[in-house]
Amino acid sequence: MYVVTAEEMRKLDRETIEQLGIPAVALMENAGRAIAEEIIALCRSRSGSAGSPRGDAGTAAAGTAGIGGGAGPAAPGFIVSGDAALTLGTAAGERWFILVGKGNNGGDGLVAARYLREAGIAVTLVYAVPPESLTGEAALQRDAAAAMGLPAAVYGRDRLDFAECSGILDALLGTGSAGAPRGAYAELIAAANASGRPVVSADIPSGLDADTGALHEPCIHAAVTVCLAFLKRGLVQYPGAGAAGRVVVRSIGIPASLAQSGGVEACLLTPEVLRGRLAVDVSRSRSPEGHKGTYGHVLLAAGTMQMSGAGLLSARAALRIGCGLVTWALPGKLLPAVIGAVPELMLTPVGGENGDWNAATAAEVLRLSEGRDVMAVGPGLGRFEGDAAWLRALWEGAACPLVIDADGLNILAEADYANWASRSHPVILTPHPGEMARLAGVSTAEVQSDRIGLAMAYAQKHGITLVLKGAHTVIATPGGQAYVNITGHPGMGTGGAGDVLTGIISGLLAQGLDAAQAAAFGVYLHGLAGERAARQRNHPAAVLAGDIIEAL
Ligand SMILES: NC(=O)C1=CN([C@@H]2O[C@H](COP(=O)(O)OP(=O)(O)OC[C@H]3O[C@@H](n4cnc5c(N)ncnc54)[C@H](OP(=O)(O)O)[C@@H]3O)[C@@H](O)[C@H]2O)[C@@H](O)CC1
Ligand SMILES: Nc1ncnc2c1ncn2[C@@H]1O[C@H](COP(=O)(O)OP(=O)(O)O)[C@@H](O)[C@H]1O
Ligand SMILES: [K+]
Repeated sequence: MYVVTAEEMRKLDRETIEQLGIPAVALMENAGRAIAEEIIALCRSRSGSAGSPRGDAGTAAAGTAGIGGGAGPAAPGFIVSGDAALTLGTAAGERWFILVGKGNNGGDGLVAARYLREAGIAVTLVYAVPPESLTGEAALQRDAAAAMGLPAAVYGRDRLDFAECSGILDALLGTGSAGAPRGAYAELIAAANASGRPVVSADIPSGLDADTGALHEPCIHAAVTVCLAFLKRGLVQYPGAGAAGRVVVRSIGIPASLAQSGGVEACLLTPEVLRGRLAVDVSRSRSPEGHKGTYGHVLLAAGTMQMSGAGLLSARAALRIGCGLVTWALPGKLLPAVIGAVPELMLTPVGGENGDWNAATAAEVLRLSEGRDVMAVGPGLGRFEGDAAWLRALWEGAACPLVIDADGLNILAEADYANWASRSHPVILTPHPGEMARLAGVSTAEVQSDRIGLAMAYAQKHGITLVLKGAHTVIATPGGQAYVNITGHPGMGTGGAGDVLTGIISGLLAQGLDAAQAAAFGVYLHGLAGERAARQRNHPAAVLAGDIIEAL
């Protein structure tokens, strides 16, 4: 499922209209109709009317069966199907306010209003601006609605009482909006939010930045967002994802092949994307003849006395995800404390019997990495004298993929690593937003204000695969692709959960996945395991990092 910017969406609209010859008004008709269907489904679900309604067709079929009367299955008789999705099938007394903006988003709302009216829902159009100021397709829809006799009010001119409606369609501002909603738009948004009525947003909640997910003041808080054609970036990034409610993406006739050929590079990380675009064997099949050598060997450079658990968590996660062997290179003085903690793990002390991390241990780690399939650096590592030279030696010397996390990232953030020798094997960086801020030299708030944009730019600039962690983790590749993960939950914000992810990604790399595959599939599985662990523990808050490993 593609995730687009407003600019990309405009380009796809244009190409559909100009290259395929599909008129803009047809796209708007599809959009409005899709929105109406979702509102009707919402009305139906809250009125408790079961199943899909049967229009004339249902009556005809039932009637026929009744006439047959006798024993045995009734003859099919005369069957006609109706437009079930556009039929309310209940006399629920629904009355919806349709908030109409000046642009095409408003046009979508006007189309939806026609279909709602046909379904038996009372609608009142509420124009944010004088209807005369609408232009193009939106003006055409205004005239159609007027010709159908749909009641209309103009904000600021006519009396409006939101207590009189049972729901609100927000068709004020879409991908053409810029900055905070002004004037009547702002007042209508505030009134809709305060009404206590469910709000369905057309395309995006009005007041949301479609690209970044930032919420302007005010911004609609929707129960449902009917996103048109392709997911907008702002709907998958927080806080926008929180304001959008349930997001339904509806086709309006713009072919996905246009997005593919038109260079849309961001996707939601779904099983289909994993299997298709990323070509991951999600079944994780193993050869019947496989042995521990088949599934790769991870070398982990991690841990200090204070944070020995980080190394144990990463190592155990790598083993649990299915790699053949894990060797943990750890400070000599830590060895006695962790012997036996994970019996499946091989331990190799560096820096001498009572030693600690120092610049010279890089040579030992590099020797250990010979013949290994992956090197993972950073969990619980701490900082030490000469750590920049230490990491540089590993970066320049390790002849295998390199995963860098935690203090490894903090070392990198202070180093000028763009000047280090370029590597022939991939690098995966796994920062949380604070670490990302240090890497990029910006504030954490800036990182969070456009996670997809920043991750894509950073990964391309530095030629690395980036895993920007946190709610809806973003995986960005050096080639410019991005994947937004939606597995997981806030209960995974618990010490060590990131160390587990490092182990999972490293373990997948060891089994032969490439950097993008291992990063994306690893993040996806980590989230799924977190969800399973929450179910097993009966509450997300009860999940510990170790539970995520056990739920893999
Ligand atoms: N073929 C297509 O293109 C299709 C498009 N589709 C639909 O169109 C939507 C995009 O439509 P759009 O480009 O007309 O912009 P849209 O968001 O409706 O409004 C922009 C207007 O609002 C105003 N305005 C802007 N910012 C403002 C602010 N902060 N506060 C107050 N006012 C503000 C601004 O007016 P101005 O200030 O410039 O006078 C401008 O005129 C898209 O989301 C989807 O729903 C679908 O139907 C499928 C086919
Ligand atoms: N709200 C959330 N939704 C989904 N995943 C989350 C959420 N909060 C945290 N996580 C995940 O939990 C992990 C926490 O990692 P990190 O902050 O590095 O922890 P630590 O350093 O303690 O190991 C990351 O994979 C992150 O994406
Ligand atoms: K909207």
